[in-house]
Amino acid sequence: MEAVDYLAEERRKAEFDVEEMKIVWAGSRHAYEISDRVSRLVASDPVFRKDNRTMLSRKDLFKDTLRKAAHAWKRIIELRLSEEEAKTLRFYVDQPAYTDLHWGMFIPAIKGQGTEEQQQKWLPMAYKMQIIGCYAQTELGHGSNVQGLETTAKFDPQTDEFVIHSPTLTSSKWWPGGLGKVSTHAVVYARLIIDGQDHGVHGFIVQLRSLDDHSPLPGITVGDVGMKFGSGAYNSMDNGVLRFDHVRIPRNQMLMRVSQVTREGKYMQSDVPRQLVYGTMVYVRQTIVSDASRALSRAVCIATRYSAVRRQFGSQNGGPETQVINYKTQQSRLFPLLASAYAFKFVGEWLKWLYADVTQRLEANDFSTLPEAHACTAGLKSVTTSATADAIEECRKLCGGHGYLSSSGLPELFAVYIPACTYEGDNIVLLLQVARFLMKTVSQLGSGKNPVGTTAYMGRVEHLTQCNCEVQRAEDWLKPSVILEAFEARAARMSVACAKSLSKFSNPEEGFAELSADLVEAAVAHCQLIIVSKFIEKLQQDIPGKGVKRQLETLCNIYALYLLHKHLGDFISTGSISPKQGALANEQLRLLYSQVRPSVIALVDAFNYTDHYLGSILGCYDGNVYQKLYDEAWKDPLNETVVPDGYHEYIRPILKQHIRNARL
Ligand SMILES: CCCCCCCCCC/C=C\CCCCC/C=C/C(=O)SCCNC(=O)CCNC(=O)[C@H](O)C(C)(C)COP(=O)(O)OP(=O)(O)OC[C@H]1O[C@@H](n2cnc3c(N)ncnc32)[C@H](O)[C@@H]1OP(=O)(O)O
Ligand SMILES: Cc1cc2nc3c(=O)[nH]c(=O)nc-3n(C[C@H](O)[C@H](O)[C@H](O)COP(=O)(O)OP(=O)(O)OC[C@H]3O[C@@H](n4cnc5c(N)ncnc54)[C@H](O)[C@@H]3O)c2cc1C
Repeated sequence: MEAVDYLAEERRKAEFDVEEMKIVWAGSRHAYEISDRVSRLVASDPVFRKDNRTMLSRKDLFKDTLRKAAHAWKRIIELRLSEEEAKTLRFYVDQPAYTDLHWGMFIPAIKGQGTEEQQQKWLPMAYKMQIIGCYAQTELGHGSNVQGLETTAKFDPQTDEFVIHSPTLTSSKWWPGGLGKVSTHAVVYARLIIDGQDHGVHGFIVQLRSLDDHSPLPGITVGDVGMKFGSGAYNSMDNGVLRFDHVRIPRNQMLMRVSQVTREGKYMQSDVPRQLVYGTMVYVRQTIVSDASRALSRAVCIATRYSAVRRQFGSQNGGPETQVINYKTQQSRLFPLLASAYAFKFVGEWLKWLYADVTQRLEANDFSTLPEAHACTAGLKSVTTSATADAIEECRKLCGGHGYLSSSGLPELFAVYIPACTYEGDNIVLLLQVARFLMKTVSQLGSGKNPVGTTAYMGRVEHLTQCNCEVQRAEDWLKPSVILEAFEARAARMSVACAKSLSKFSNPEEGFAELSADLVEAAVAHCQLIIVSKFIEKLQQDIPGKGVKRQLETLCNIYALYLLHKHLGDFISTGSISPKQGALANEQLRLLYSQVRPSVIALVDAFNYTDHYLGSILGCYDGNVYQKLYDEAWKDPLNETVVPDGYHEYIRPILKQHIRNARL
């Protein structure tokens, strides 16, 4: 059999309706149709070509990005694309650009923190891209500690203006995407100072560049922070540095939904909690969870297809060697990642719902669910991005040597993805926020206030800290109620143990710092419980299509039992399960790998990714890996000449010297 036939053969083995699974993956038939149409549109447009991206110099890459962003905008207008279609187009163009920050943070910041009047003034210009904005919060000296930002906005009652200033080197804005070379405006986070009194960090709309010739306005120093990790990758983005030298803006450019400054210089706070100043981050963290499932599914698609094509060892009587996907070690590394991609997809859908719900409530001045929305977005952003970053690297290793080639698509995907563990909040810092939320929840148990939402299980803490797992045989691990209870017991016991240890400290903040590593583990356990429970909830829905639900059940079980196996120490040390039950879970996991094996190629086909989007020879749909690798090698600039440039200067003299020495 030729390499090109391997995937066709695999596709014949699928035990479910792939077309129906595509709809489940996309979220709805409507979303599927948009995704399918827009992905083809992008793939067939030569401007969106990206196969040469890692070879470009920084300047050329940046210009290519500007060209793509302008072309995308032109197509959005010409084709009158809806917001959903435009976002899908951005996704398939697959090149980080200033537009991400304009649409993804600048506009949401004005929508979330601006008054009606401010929204009416700024949003129409932003929607038409007559102004381009970024989100300038982080500084050279402070990122995680937002309250530690140093940029100042002093109110000048004489002129009814704020004076924006960078008082120190460390107060220079540093990192904002789109700032370096493109943005005309920014939402700048600065300390509000009125009459010498510091009112903390607030957002201000500041114009940075002239709308006529793009030069920086007086008092503004702005540029790019320089090359980042990897070739291609996030270097298409102009992450910037910015300093202010007493730049004046009108008073009405402070975002005033949360608090206001009057003409007389009086500081007033609305009823809305001050944490709404952080609202844009909550919004973006929510989108990052869905992005994790996309990046992960892309890496998994590449590694799965290649693992079915690649053969090593095991030839019998001159027959074909074994497909590496049939090695149990390959399966135990790859299939949990496939299951994780589906798990993150469904928890991302749920988080989107949660975010829509909290937004609606905020509009009606109901702030009760904000702490949970913050904890869920922070925790799930952290857990899914860390897992995805690790998984992309694992997929590279699963592809052996060829995974290290740029043309596998995996090195660039890794390089572009890993900052997600840092931006929008360092993952550890965010998990500590979840831990604070959990400790608060535990401390309120028994006060008559029943925990709700994702912490509702804590309401059964007495049962969960005492219950015994009922598993006696491997197949008992297939019961959703058994899985859920084990995850709930682990999470509840870890949180309660932390709370007990904390209570021994006279100074709670000192205790929190001392126990922070354990607290992070408790937060991870809680977040993993959310992901598992949302997968199980998804399976309670009516899911049409032959065999579709069954495959998803298998994937859900794989995901849960893989986590259980990986964190066996937690489950056993908390007494949530016994060592014997841990061994039975592993036995069941092996059976599940065999069960899902015939369908794995179809399960990655269900992502419906074009070859253009995948950008990987190893992951191409037809599986013609070897021919394409061979052809691609000859396209490398080094192969433009047979004898390399530099031969006469640097190789020949050494060879000659060697010959001379040999003669001596
Ligand atoms: C052309 C076609 C169209 C194209 C369309 C394109 C669309 C593309 C879409 C793409 C979208 C985005 C692209 C992503 C690119 C990423 C770019 C990256 C951007 C950034 O990184 S921006 C900077 C992000 N920075 C951070 O995340 C900083 C992290 N730090 C913090 O968030 C906080 O400082 C903190 C939470 C760590 C601590 O804050 P602090 O004030 O000290 O608070 P505490 O004292 O700990 O807590 C006080 C109480 O407040 C609660 N809290 C904290 N944060 C929040 C929050 N966000 N919401 C609600 N509540 C919050 C906290 O829990 C405490 O509560 P308590 O008092 O205990 O009850
Ligand atoms: C590619 C990229 C794009 C970005 N885009 C933007 C943007 O558009 N706009 C913007 O404003 N910012 C942006 N940022 C900045 C980003 O949000 C910050 O880098 C991020 O929030 C982390 O903050 P930091 O750099 O201060 O890390 P630090 O907080 O300095 O982290 C360093 C280390 O200290 C640890 N640490 C810090 N605090 C604690 C603590 N309390 N307890 C335990 N450990 C701790 C962290 O875990 C980490 O290991 C971007 C960053 C990157 C990399």
